[in-house]
Amino acid sequence: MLIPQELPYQRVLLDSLVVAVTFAITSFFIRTLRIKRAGERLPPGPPGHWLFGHVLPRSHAAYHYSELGKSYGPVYTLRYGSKYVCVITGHRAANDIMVKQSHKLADRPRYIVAGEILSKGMRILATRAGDRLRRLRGSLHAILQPQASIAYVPMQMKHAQNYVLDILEAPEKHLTHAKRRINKGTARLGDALRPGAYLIESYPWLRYVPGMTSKLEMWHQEELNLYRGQVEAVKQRLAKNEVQPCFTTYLLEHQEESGLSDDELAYLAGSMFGAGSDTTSGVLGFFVMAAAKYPDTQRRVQAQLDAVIGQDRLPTFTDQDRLPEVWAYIEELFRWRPVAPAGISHAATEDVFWGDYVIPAGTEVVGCHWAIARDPDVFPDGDTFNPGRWLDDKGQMRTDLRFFNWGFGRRICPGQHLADRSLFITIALTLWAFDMSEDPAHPINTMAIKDGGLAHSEQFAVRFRPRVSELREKIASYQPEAE
Ligand code: HEM
Repeated sequence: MLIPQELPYQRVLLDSLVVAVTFAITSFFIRTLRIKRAGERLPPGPPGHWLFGHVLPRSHAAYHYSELGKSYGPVYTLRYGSKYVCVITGHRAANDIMVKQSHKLADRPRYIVAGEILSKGMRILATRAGDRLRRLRGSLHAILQPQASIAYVPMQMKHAQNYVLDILEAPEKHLTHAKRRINKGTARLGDALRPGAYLIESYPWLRYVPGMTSKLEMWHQEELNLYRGQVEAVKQRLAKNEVQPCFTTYLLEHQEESGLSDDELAYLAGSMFGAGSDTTSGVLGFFVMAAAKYPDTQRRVQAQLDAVIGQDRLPTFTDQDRLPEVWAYIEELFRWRPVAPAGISHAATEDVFWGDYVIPAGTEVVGCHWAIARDPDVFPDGDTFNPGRWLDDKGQMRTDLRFFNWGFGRRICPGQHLADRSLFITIALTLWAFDMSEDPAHPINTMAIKDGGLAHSEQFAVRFRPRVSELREKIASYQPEAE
């Protein structure tokens, strides 16, 4: 009988090394080939490094995407490591791809940082298409659909009144008044959602390197504790009958039928604050900026407010159909300074076709709002704030013009009705209450926009002059009622 000779230790080591190197070289070539082949059918983009692809812009990705659109057309492709990202900068292309083929683009890309580590899969914005997304969106729909939004009328009116009163008290803090609270989590999330923001997204094995994700894990725990604490506080007040109906009370009362776990519910309720407040407060900052910088546009809305409402009573939600100038102002704010300038990525679940090109299933696709809002074929003179572009010759809102402020298809913003109403009442009331003007000693730089997933202006000075007699008394004494 033959007894196998025991291999010397060095031999085993050498053989293992050869196997490992061969494996690494083969996977490297297969990967490079795969990257190359997938890229062949995609719309072309700027040249990048043969292995690492493109470099993430240091700041303001939206401007960078827009500039590239001028050279590479309305749809082009970037690559971060082995991940392709198709960027849409043209209005028509956005409609052809994101709207007409939206059923193929309901997914989000795999977000290792934003989705798996920071949110443990519970944040709706980063949730992949599937059952959990259906449950989360279903719960939100019940609370945020247009009919349900009416329940928030008294609260929204009260907030709008407080905004005006706060400005009367401390006009220099107008940006702070618009912000109900600062959400660290939203800023971290916005950062992590940028294509190519974290190396882990392109090289997932990096997450297993010790210490690589410890800060991210800590951020998640911090956020989860905050959200759990908020739900606990609502539960306690609910038990004592001390709480008004809100998102959280609805979710708690319907938890069994929605099938949400305690932490999913806490995340859904908690992240709604960020989704809602950080977005609308950004718009209000740009609203004040536009009003001061473009006084003629301000006067035009005020003329309609005076004609429809006069100065003896406050504008309310019941006036909304008679104030198209206010709606046009809001629509132009969305276009002029989009809330999510670089857009939020979707992922293709099937091949998407655009002209002779194919965007293969699995590719990340992002509509850059900043660029689409400046497509000269649809929005000529796009850098100018001009609400009149949204009105027809009868002064009514045009039905043939559209901007994709709320995003696209099956991932469209579920909070749009609530946000629209909040902005309507706050903007109508503020334009009714004040003349806003630029301080010649401190000119406003309209391009002073903070870098981040959601647009916010840098600090700027504005003069507020009450245009209604006894403004404080009128605002403070009004008692909002449900519609
Ligand atoms: C001016 C205000 C707002 C703007 C401009 C805005 C815009 C957006 C955009 C562009 C998206 C991404 C859509 C896409 O992927 O195509 C989005 C998603 C979302 N928004 Fe808003 N939003 C606003 C306010 C709100 C409010 C008030 C809420 C809730 C209270 C909300 C909740 C959400 C949620 C949950 C998502 C994720 C949807 C999903 O991934 O399926 N948003 N929003």
